Amino acid sequence: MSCIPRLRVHGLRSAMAGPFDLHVDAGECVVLMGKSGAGKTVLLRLIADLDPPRAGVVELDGARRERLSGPGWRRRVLYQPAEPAWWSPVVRQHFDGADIDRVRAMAAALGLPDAILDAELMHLSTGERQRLALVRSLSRGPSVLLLDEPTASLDQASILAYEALLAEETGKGMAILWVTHSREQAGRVGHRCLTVADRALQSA
Ligand SMILES: Nc1ncnc2c1ncn2[C@@H]1O[C@H](COP(=O)(O)OP(=O)(O)OP(=O)(O)O)[C@@H](O)[C@H]1O
Repeated sequence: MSCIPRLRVHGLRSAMAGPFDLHVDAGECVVLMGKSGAGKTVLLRLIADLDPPRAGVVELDGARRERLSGPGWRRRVLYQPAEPAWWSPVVRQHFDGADIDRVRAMAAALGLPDAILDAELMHLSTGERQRLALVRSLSRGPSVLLLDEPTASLDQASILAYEALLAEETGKGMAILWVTHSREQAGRVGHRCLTVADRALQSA
C-alpha cells in the first residue's frame, strides 16, 4: 500500500490564516471542529484553491496543486459549501454528463423521491437541497470531498443516511475533510479529529 497521503497540506497560509499542516489518507474521514469564526471555512477554501494562498503546499496523491488548472483541481478536490449554489432552475440541469442511474440510486439512499430530478429548486426545502448537493458532489467522482457543515438542516434519520452514503464512498477510497459542530457526528464519522482555533490548526 502507498504511503503517499491522498491529500497533503503543508505550511498553507493566507494573509490572515494559517499555517495549516495536515494530511488525509485515501478512505479516511478527518473531522474539523472549532468555534464559530475559528477559520474552518477559510481552511477548506484555501485547500480548494478558491482563495489565493500566500504560501504553502497542497498535494493530491503526491502531485502539487499547481500541476492542474483551477477548475481541474476543484473537480478532484471538491468543496461543498454550507450553502451550496444552484445555477439553473430545475434540479436535473445540475447533473449534465452524470451517470443518471447512479444519481437516482444516491438520491434514493438519501430518502429523496425519483421525481425530485424534475423539480424546481425554489420549491424544495433546505434539507432537500442539502441532500441534493451531496448527490451532485458525489456524481462528479471527487478524490477528496471538503464538506462544510453539510447536515446542518437535516433531521436525524436523514443525517444517518447521509453519513452512511459517505461511508460507502470512503470505503471505495474517497477522502473526506468534514467540518461539523456536532461531537456526536464527529464520533460517528471521523477517523481522526482536528481542531481549528484562531485561524490555525491546534496541535493535538
Ligand atoms: N475573505 C476574508 N477576508 C477577511 N476575513 C475573512 C475572510 N473570510 C473569512 N474571514 C474571517 O475569518 C474568520 C474565520 O471565518 P470562517 O468562515 O473560516 O469561520 P468558521 O470556523 O468556518 O466559522 P463557522 O463555524 O461559523 O462557519 C472570521 O472571523 C471571518 O470573518
